[in-house]
Amino acid sequence: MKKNDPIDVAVGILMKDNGDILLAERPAGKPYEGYWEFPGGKVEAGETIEEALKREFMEELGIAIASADPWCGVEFVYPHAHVRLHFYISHDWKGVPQSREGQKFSWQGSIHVEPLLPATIPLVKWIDDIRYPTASGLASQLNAVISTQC
Ligand SMILES: Nc1nc2c([nH]c(=O)n2[C@@H]2O[C@H](COP(=O)(O)OP(=O)(O)OP(=O)(O)O)[C@@H](O)[C@H]2O)c(=O)[nH]1
Repeated sequence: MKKNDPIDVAVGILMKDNGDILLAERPAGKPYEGYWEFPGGKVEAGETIEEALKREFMEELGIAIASADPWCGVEFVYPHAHVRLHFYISHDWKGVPQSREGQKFSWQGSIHVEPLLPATIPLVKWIDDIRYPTASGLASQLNAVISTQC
């Protein structure tokens, strides 16, 4: 892999029947510590994105994802990394989130945690269009998002 190649990241949005979704605060020691994100992590060599998603949820939260559907892809360049985020939505998992890395979690209807990771901000608006279809419609995207696919 070349230095500036994007890093693939598997990201999961757990959605309850009432529409609440799970966010996590990035733990101390990671870039953007204290920012809120959807749980997930980097895809390792030889793994599919879905395998990475399941591994990260088990490692970080003790959650077993039974099934998840691919949703949006977002590519974003941070000072520390060029990432390609693969967002999945899951309605089907086992377990209750445990803080295995000292991180905080929050189930949210309307999102009241902040700050959010910059690349994740537009996703919150897009997921509201799914959760609350009468809400404000498709949101504008950040200029810094260089490509998206939903
Ligand atoms: N999990 C997650 N990562 C995100 C989101 N949005 C976003 O920009 N990212 C970026 O994706 C990358 C994920 O890397 P990470 O460091 O959390 O992954 P990891 O758990 O494998 O970390 P590790 O290298 O310490 O094992 C970070 O650069 C992070 O800034 C999001 O909503 N969820």
